[in-house]
Amino acid sequence: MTATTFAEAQAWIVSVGRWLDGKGWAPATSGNYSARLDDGSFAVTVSGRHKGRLTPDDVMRVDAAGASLDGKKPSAETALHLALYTLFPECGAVLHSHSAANVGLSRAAYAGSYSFAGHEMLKALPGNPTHDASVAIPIVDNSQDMAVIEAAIAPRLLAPGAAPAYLIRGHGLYGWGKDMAEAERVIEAVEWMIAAELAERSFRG
Ligand SMILES: CSC[C@@H](O)[C@@H](O)C(=O)COP(=O)(O)O
Ligand SMILES: [Zn+2]
Repeated sequence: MTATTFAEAQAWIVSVGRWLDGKGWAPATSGNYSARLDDGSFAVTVSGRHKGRLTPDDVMRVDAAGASLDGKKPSAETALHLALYTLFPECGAVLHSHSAANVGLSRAAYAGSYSFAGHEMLKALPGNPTHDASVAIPIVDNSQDMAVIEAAIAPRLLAPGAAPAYLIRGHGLYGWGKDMAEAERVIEAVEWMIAAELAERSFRG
């Protein structure tokens, strides 16, 4: 875990929103981002803001139960972020992207997971030293009840060798890391492998 101050987290989150929006992975007001703070609370994006146009005021603090510490309204998906911090004490940052490609993959006819095999990009995932591997990203059904999503995904994330990412069907991708840089790398690597698999399918016809 890399603890951080609220001011540092505000700066990181504003910057990550611009980066993800620039990639086309945060359309409309989609996506949400968070970081674990050194006082045991969490920085998270305010609900409903355009993530490519965040200012530091659009990043707020919640306690470990998700209660607002500054009167602002936290992301509707705050509970999913907090579940990851609880499951993984070393987790320092969580990101959520809404790319067309990740939504398309999760809506296609894949069952409970999608496996990436043989990609050099697998080495961007923590603890993965080789392309010669197959990494399954779990897919869970969407719900407006975060407790339902959390209950479906938590046991799968605790499986040995599980990747620090999962897809919510028709919705988006969650990825996390020990700090914001690692979380960015996970999201970028998974989004890139989805795009590469799509490109491969179009070449093969
Ligand atoms: C049309 S925006 C998608 C939202 O419903 C949600 O999935 C999302 O990612 C952003 O919600 P937010 O409450 O701003 O964190
Ligand atoms: Zn979302």
